[in-house]
Amino acid sequence: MAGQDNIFAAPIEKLGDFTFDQKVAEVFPDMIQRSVPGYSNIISAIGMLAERFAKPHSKIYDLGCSLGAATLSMRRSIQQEGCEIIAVDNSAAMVERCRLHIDAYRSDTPVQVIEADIRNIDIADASVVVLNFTLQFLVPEDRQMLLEKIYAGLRPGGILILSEKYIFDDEQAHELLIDLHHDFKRANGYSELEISQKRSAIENVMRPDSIDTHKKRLTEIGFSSTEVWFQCFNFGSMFAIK
Ligand SMILES: Nc1ncnc2c1ncn2[C@@H]1O[C@H](C[S@+](CC[C@H]([NH3+])C(=O)[O-])CC(=O)[O-])[C@@H](O)[C@H]1O
Ligand SMILES: O=C(O)C(=O)Cc1ccccc1
Repeated sequence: MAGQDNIFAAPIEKLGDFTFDQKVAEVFPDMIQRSVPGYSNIISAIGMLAERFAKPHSKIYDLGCSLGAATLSMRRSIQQEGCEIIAVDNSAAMVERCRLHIDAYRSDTPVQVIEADIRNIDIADASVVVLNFTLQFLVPEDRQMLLEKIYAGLRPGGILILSEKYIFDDEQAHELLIDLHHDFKRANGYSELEISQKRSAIENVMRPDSIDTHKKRLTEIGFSSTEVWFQCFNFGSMFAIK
């Protein structure tokens, strides 16, 4: 059963790097909902965008799918026939639970859940690609290459949906948006200790870019229309159309 996230509630003596292990997978819906401002809105809007952009007999990719929230939202919304959703995550615990979530509902759109590193999979004939809070976990050097592979695998007119935590060049703005995010977490029941231990645990594994860095990289790769369609504090989502 999915539970409440209290992973960082007690003091942890040797705080290691954050990983997507079984303990995290078990509480993930609660953790992401209470930690990422706008998460549910983004999940719904991914469904709306997929409904518009999914083309008949094309592939739809959900990269870093965790428990498949974006996949389920897209599968519910897609009207086109012959689409296939390919959901990929390299955490065995996430993939195992993702398959249970997907199998709990039936639909005409098939879903393949693959346990793999998104840097090693083929992407081809795609009309929609989703990176919902995943790119930020790749080492910065690998981000460009993954986005190039996505661009090459998209059909013309296809869409990439890229949600991320952001950093901001203006120091005052940056600090304020981080503080507001911490207020959001406090309002959702996280203690100061939970907030600070989680912050230390993700410090080395999650290195956000600025909105400007994202836009420049996407434009340089060749995407034509790149825009932020949602932002709440230091979290947001962009689309990039080929
Ligand atoms: N190289 C990689 N290859 C495959 N998977 C990876 C890799 N690196 C990280 N992951 C996976 O990316 C996911 C990131 S969570 C995505 C939420 C989801 N999209 C959602 O819409 O609920 C975001 C967060 O927790 O902030 C985890 O499941 C990792 O195992
Ligand atoms: O919790 C945080 O502070 C975050 O930045 C978001 C997050 C959510 C889930 C896993 C890792 C990071």
